[in-house]
Amino acid sequence: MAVDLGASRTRIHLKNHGLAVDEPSLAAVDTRTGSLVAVGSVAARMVGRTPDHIRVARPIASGTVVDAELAQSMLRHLMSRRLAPIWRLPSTMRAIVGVPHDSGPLTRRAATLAMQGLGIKRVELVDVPVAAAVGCGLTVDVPEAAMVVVVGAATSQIAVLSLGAVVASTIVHVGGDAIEHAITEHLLSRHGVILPNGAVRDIYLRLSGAEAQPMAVTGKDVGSGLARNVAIDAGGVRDLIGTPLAALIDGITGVLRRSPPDLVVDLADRGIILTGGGALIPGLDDLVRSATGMPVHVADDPHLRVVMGLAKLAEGRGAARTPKDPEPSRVDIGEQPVGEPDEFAPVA
Ligand SMILES: Nc1ncnc2c1ncn2[C@@H]1O[C@H](COP(=O)(O)OP(=O)(O)OP(=O)(O)O)[C@@H](O)[C@H]1O
Repeated sequence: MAVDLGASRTRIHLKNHGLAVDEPSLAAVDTRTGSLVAVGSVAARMVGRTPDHIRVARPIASGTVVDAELAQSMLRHLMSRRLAPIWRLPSTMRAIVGVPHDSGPLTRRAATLAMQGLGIKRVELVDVPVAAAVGCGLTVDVPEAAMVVVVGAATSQIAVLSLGAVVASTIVHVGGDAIEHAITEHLLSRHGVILPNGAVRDIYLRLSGAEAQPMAVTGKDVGSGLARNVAIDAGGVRDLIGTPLAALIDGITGVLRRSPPDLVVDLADRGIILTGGGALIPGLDDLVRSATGMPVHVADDPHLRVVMGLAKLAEGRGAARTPKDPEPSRVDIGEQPVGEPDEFAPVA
């Protein structure tokens, strides 16, 4: 089992089954009873539409499990919803989970415990940039540079790799969410309109092509409280996202500055790969190209590269080493007993 626990989405790939789960990392909880009401896409539809006693929470932030109990319940329900026929995991099931490159022992333990809660005995942790590079088909276990920028929802992980390990890296707290926030703020301050949840994603999807026409978006007028249309165009969106993306560009140039000259010369030829859902932010590849002067490639289906890389590693089709671990990064939970998954009530 390969698991990408993202702030925005949770993705699980099962050997012989393919991508089994690709759902928002959300759990709706009834605050009066503490019970889980919904998870994943069902919980996402509730955002902004809940009564006071229902809270939609994100148990994962910046690739880190921040609420282990809720994360376990969410994973259990996502798995049961999508995998009912094979839910009783074999006791030999192994999970390989992506964690941020700089993660400390608490983050690593939390990811491990979330898997243990599903009844999985053996959990291996792999740095997200390494998984992304493997998922992009890069040959990472050779003495040549590869550079990946994994643009997630809350964070972006930037790394130069060689010999299967991270040589220089950083994490910046800018991702797709910061871009959505910039657009939302602009529409509020300039046009006095509050957008409904999810509307920003539609805006940049529809404005991403070079030929994109201006579009009308519908939000709530803060003055009248009524629905109102405002027009927005691609040029306006590109101008708005320049500021939050500056931190990402600084992160990329900083990592290049700290990389050895031989690797930087390799990269001038091999280029930089953008992955993660945020790699699709309109104009991001051009910005990186002009800031670095290097070739920049956006991976195909960039949001899936990490989980697909983890899946390849799980099947032994890649190498994942960190400078700290001469062996592939691994946390083995050892001899703790593996129980059957708990029984649970179905959710919405
Ligand atoms: N077509 C698109 N255009 C622009 N941005 C997109 C597009 N599709 C997804 N995104 C952005 O990608 C982000 C989600 O990417 P991804 O699924 O890789 O994140 P994640 O792994 O859940 O997050 P994190 O790495 O921060 O834990 C969202 O913020 C979303 O706005």
